[in-house]
Amino acid sequence: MLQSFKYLFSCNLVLSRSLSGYVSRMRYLMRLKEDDEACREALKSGKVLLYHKLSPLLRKTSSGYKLASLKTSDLEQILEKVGKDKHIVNESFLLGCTDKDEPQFSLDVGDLDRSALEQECRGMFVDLRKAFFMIPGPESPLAAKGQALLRWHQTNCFCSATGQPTVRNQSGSFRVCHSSGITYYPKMAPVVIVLVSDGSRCLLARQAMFPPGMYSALSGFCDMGESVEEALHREVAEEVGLEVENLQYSGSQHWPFPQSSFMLACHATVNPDKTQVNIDKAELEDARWFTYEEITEALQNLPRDPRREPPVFWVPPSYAIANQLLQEWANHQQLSRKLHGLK
Ligand SMILES: NC(=O)c1ccc[n+]([C@@H]2O[C@H](COP(=O)([O-])OP(=O)(O)OC[C@H]3O[C@@H](n4cnc5c(N)ncnc54)[C@H](O)[C@@H]3O)[C@@H](O)[C@H]2O)c1
Ligand SMILES: [Mg+2]
Repeated sequence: MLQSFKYLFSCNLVLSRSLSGYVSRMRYLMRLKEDDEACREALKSGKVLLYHKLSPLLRKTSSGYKLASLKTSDLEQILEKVGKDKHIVNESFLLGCTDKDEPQFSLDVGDLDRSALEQECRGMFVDLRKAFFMIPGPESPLAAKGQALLRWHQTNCFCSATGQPTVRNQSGSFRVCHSSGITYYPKMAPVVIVLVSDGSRCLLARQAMFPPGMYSALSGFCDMGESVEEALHREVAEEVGLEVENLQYSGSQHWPFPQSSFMLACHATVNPDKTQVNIDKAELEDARWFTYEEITEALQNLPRDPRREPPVFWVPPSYAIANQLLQEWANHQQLSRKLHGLK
């Protein structure tokens, strides 16, 4: 009894310590967003993710590629070496804070010579879609956020009401037009994504613009005034001519493409007697039902090296929520196969 009480007590201590660490980090970030001076000060001791025309800088390590995170002081030296004023570091945007309380920022240096920078930084700038297949999963949301924030600032330099320049705050959490008084905050467009199953197979589709062989779950932007459920029913009807039922929420994620989407992911089923797809060829190049075996193989054979030929059929990387939907579906299939005595 005493033993279990001691165990519970120590668990609670660990929990309260980690909770208070999280809370103080969030409060610190909140202050940096609002207080320009504090944010400038934090940048001095922070880390910066560098982008070149929105491609993040990666470094090769003994365990594979990683997102490069440069100390502000090191970055200032690198900038001087490539002939740029070190003060452009102050144009960085606040991204977050590591669990060691180091503030993190992003900066795009697309106007500087790419190969000179790569040499000085001992890394390479990689297209973000490719980087998602190369960097460790936990680094992907940060790489995505860094790019999304940079892109939003690059495309929101003018007020849509007055045409006058907008001015950022130090952290980059908003831009303001001093002429109209309008404050602009970074935006995401809501998108539904759904993995449709007929009980034993799941439906994946590809757009002509996807890389060859890649298939993903059905997705689409929400229309103004629509609920998630309405958008989901409409998108599946429009794209493949099917009516879905049994919607089950799976999760959400920020997706940096094309201009920051907020992905809301669900599972859904169709009547196994009504699986004939009728593809909207304006939207999709192909849509097909895939078996459990095809999906598990694709999940195990994700392309890792962009220079290598991808498999004939492959699915989005582990960071993409489409991948999460496929993993969940495969796990569910595996369980029901076990229950039915199948392999
Ligand atoms: N993270 C993931 O796992 C994952 C998987 C699939 C798709 N996605 C993302 O979902 C997004 C939407 O999917 P989709 O292409 O099938 O959408 P979609 O089926 O709605 O078709 C795209 C078209 O919708 C129109 N549109 C309407 N509102 C728009 C808006 N706010 N921004 C841009 N276009 C808009 C445009 O004409 C565009 O060509 C894509 O950008 C894609 O990157 C993410
Ligand atoms: Mg679509």
